[in-house]
Amino acid sequence: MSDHLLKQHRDAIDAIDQQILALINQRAQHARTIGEIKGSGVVYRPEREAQVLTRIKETNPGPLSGETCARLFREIMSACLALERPLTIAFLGPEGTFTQAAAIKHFGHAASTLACASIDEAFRVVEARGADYVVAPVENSTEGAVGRTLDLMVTTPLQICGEVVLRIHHHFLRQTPDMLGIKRVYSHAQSLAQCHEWLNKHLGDEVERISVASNAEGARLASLDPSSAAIAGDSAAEKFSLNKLAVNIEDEPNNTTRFLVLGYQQAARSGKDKTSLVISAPNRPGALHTLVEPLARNGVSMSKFESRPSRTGLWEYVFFADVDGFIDDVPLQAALKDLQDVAAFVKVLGSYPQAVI
Ligand SMILES: O=C(O)C(=O)C[C@]1(C(=O)O)C=C[C@@H](O)C=C1
Repeated sequence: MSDHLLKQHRDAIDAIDQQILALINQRAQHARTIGEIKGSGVVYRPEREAQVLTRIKETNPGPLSGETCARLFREIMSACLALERPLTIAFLGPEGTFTQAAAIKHFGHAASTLACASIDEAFRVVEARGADYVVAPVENSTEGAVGRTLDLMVTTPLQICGEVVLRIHHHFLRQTPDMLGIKRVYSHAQSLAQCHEWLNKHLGDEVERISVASNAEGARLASLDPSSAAIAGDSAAEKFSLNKLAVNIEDEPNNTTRFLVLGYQQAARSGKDKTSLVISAPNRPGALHTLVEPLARNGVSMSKFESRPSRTGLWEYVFFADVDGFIDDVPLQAALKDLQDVAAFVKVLGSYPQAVI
């Protein structure tokens, strides 16, 4: 390529960058003014963010993909929101967990993340207003529900105001760049389970599989000991400077985890919303049918139904349902009214925009 042609394109890029810079700052100025209008009210508006990202994806002319553009705008909005008021997001630590990656995917890099020792602790911090929102894993496509998050949602005063769906890629990590002399492999129990076929194929029986509190903790332990390895994701690999001896070792190629965002906030309608409920019925034959029937009769479609032993002892089981639509939709209101007549307990956990990116 001629130097002349290269320079022409670079000059064009320089000029465009200056325009982008000016426009981003104009946008930020509007966000700052919106922040002043909101005053001391909540600044984070999940429904508006979902609408912005959806519009970007739908109107993107390319050649960049819609997903890529949405991620760029995710960061622009994150920076604009931080001008209004910076947010703090509690998550199950330590640094480098998939939950932290989900928090950053949802709120962008301008939000601060606060590592907590347990999911309980992350909820508690937000309940006590020590952080603005909590991001907690709720289900994995391979391993199923995260029981602790479900249990906490029954009693928390927080509401679900968003969801994040994250593709989970596990890597086999080690201090040394080879597979020799491995005595143990550390990871979270769910990650060990999600990679068990790969582990069976590539490691002998003598290699101990040790479950620890998080993948990031496993990576930290492996970084301290040359005879250990870990299974964890990209951010933990980077944080603890480990070699990736094998990448994407999860047995299920579409391994995804869904996370919920909770805070003292009811999201407004975005146009593409979900509502989560927890319901319970007295323990008698046909009880389950009693709970599902009002939803079906009122034409409310359900995307998830999950049972969980009740921890209060009042009922045998509680059921978690995700349904399409926003809380004040007429069919959903009718279904809830009917449910209240037959269920022993109904709690609306929140209406929130469906994940966009
Ligand atoms: O529209 C708003 O309410 C804004 O504060 C602006 C903005 C944005 O940057 O577009 C920023 C933060 C909100 O969460 C939603 C959108």
